[in-house]
Amino acid sequence: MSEQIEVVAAVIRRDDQVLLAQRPKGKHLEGLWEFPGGKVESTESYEEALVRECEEELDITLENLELIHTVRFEYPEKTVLIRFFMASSFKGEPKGLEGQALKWCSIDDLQPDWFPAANQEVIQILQKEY
Ligand SMILES: Nc1nc2c([nH]c(=O)n2[C@H]2C[C@H](O)[C@@H](COP(=O)(O)OP(=O)(O)OP(=O)(O)O)O2)c(=O)[nH]1
Ligand SMILES: [Mg+2]
Repeated sequence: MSEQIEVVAAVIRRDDQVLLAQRPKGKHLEGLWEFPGGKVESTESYEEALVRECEEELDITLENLELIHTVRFEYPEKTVLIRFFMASSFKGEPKGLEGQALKWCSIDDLQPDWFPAANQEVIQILQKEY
């Protein structure tokens, strides 16, 4: 069995839109759109990891994090355990600091096939409940 990686991802909200980032070339799941985030380091809480990742990747500081969904998914390459948090406010203006494309999209317009397989449940939850 492959190792399980702990991941945190942020559904960053501004009015009725959420922020998506495109996974860079050469990375796992390249070209697909994701909720920004990354791997949790052993010394930090989930919230701390997510704030750090969004400072590193987007140059913003998240506020008001609320856990909305957890999923475990086995990709052929690796197994991920992803915790998705709703971030209902943030400081700063998002920039793709790692060269990744960004886009704002309303929740109703999110297309499931833009996202990795592990994101399918959270997309459904967002479209039903938010
Ligand atoms: N951030 C994020 N990762 C996701 C989502 N859906 C999904 O399957 N993943 C997977 C892709 C990766 O295998 C893993 C997250 O790792 P990552 O590549 O973002 O990690 P990281 O930012 O720490 O980057 P690195 O150190 O590997 O360069 O979770 C999602 O919505 N957001
Ligand atoms: Mg990342």
